[in-house]
Amino acid sequence: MTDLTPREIVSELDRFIIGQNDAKRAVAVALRNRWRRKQLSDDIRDEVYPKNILMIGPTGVGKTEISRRLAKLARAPFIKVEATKFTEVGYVGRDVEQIIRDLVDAAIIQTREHMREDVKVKAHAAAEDRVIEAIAGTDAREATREMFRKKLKDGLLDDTEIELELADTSNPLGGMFDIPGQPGSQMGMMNIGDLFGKAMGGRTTKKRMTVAESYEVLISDEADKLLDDETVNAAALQAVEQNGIVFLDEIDKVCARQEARGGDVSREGVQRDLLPLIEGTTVSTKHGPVKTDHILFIASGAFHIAKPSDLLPELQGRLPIRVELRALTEEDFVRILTETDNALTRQYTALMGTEEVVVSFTDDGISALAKIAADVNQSVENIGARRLYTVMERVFEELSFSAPDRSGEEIIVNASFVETNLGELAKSMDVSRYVL
Ligand SMILES: Nc1ncnc2c1ncn2[C@@H]1O[C@H](COP(=O)(O)OP(=O)(O)OP(=O)(O)O)[C@@H](O)[C@H]1O
Repeated sequence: MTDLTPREIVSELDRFIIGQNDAKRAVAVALRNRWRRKQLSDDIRDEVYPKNILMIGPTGVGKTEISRRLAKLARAPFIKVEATKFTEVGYVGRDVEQIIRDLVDAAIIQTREHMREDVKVKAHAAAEDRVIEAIAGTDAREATREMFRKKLKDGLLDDTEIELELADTSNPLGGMFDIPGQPGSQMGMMNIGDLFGKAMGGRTTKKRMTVAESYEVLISDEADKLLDDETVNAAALQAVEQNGIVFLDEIDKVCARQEARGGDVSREGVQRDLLPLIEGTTVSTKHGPVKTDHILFIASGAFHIAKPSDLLPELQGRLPIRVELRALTEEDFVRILTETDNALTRQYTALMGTEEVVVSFTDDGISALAKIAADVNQSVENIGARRLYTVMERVFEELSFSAPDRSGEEIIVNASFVETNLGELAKSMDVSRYVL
């Protein structure tokens, strides 16, 4: 839970997403409303339901990214699912409650991570003791232990090899129950790991490694000891009920209008199935029942053919906040390449930096990349900012391959570099259809 104000939330989102202010404001308010709800007295708190959001906009313009970043900011359990997944052959009437079960699974992993962070200091101390024990032996005198502790802190023992006894988490069945393409959890099968977890309970395994390597391993081993499954699961269920966010993509594809004949029934069926989840119901999961009343749903779709008004009226009512996201322009691409914290230009510079190749971008290089991405989007298919990934990958293809032989070099990505590496390709629509 975060106590950031809507303005602060938007400015955090601004670090990663260019434009799309309406959508940012809507999700910021939704998050703030959760905080507001928490401040209320018990009797009124349960009456306040989240106002779910419908994001309307073409592919690749930031719908998922905004929602995912919001969840990260709020440390909220998050899951993205495609509504159409529930209409595939063989999946008609598929259990939409699985969405909540998958959300719980994601929340358990996330909660464990967060709690691990919280117990890290304790775990760190315990890990130190174990390393000293491994070096000095269990019956070492206090003075000896202190001497090693000091050496350890000074990093003098980093290369010393030790043998450690660790909890064995490997699956003794070697994945023989895995069914390709159909993870157990989705089939509602019992998790094999859980089934045999108890049997594996006390198993340990011996491993040799250096002190430096052992630290990370030991800290996570110790942290796990401090966190029992029940505590983690209870906290995760609570997080799902109070803070969970479900991102329902392609909601427009389950409207009757989308398909003239056949299919309609099952498509509308999906909407009917989804309704109770959004209205609030209790889903049973293997970790306990989950009330969905306060989970935030963000539905999204391009709505090129079907319109929001083609959704079931009840569903429309449950998605009262509508925001439109606009298609991205060449200027947006320039900003995405330069202004965001995770900009691709920064990523490629960092990656090449590991090979001692110094990459820098000039303004005309950035403009050329943005222009090509916008042109290909227009001539082939508009896939939004995703086009930047394919364009960048192609521009860097040669350098990515040869970088280890070029350490010490400086590469300036200017217009002519971009032109040399993909100018010809981008000019041919047939070719760019396949490679960009
Ligand atoms: N406005 C934006 N600013 C910065 N990056 C963006 C923006 N829009 C999209 N991106 C980047 O493009 C990629 C795809 O965006 P995203 O997943 O949000 O698409 P989407 O709108 O949810 O589309 P779809 O409905 O097809 O999933 C992401 O990696 C994201 O970082």
